[in-house]
Amino acid sequence: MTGTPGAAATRDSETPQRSPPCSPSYDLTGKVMLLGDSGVGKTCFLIQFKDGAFLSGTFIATVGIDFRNKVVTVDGVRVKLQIWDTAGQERFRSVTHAYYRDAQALLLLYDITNKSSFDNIRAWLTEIHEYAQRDVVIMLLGNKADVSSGRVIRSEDGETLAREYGVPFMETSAKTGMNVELAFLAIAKELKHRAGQRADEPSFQIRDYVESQKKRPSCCSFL
Ligand SMILES: Nc1nc2c(ncn2[C@@H]2O[C@H](COP(=O)(O)OP(=O)(O)OP(=O)(O)O)[C@@H](O)[C@H]2O)c(=O)[nH]1
Repeated sequence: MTGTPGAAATRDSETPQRSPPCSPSYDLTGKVMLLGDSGVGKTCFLIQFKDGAFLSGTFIATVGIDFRNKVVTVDGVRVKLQIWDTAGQERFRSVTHAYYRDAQALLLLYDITNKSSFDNIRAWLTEIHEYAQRDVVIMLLGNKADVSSGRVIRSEDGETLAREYGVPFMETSAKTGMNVELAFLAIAKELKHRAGQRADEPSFQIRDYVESQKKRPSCCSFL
């Protein structure tokens, strides 16, 4: 984490060259938050990314907020992502609002089998605009895309909403891992780009990148 509220992702360029034992094993850091209604799969999404595992069984709602770190390498740059898993329940909202301000990226999840979690995305975006930095990176994710029967939100509906707000979109599955790593890699690439782009590098457009890389559910992206 950058540690400075409101700061952009930072490159650790100040680290003295002559103290290798203390040099960090990453080049820049960024704070990412997982947001969305309770039960959409935020904790499972984080665990799938961090450990490559899926927690099935009894649903235990997150209380308050928790975080995990993971370093990913994009284009030879090591990006330490500090990922904050927030509680989706309404009663924890005032706690999580306090963490929005120094986040560089927000992954906003809904559950493709739960209409109200999709309908609430607009309210989440209103909160984000109220509490987060103006240039925060936002990505909309329709989770549980592995579920073939019980889908109530079409992929096209997610795409339309994302287009309206000008944010990248993909469907994901914390269960199978579909597009989980891609979501974080796209964020890491964007943060790397913002931290300092070399003059010889082509500009990076996160929406184009996501569109070119994302996998679609192997079965039914229809109702
Ligand atoms: N089929 C399927 N089930 C999932 C997926 N992701 C999460 N689940 C299930 O959905 C339930 C809720 O998952 P959580 O990750 O705890 O949800 P959450 O968004 O963290 O919930 P809060 O902590 O209350 O905000 C659990 O029973 C999970 O096993 C997924 O991609 N596919």
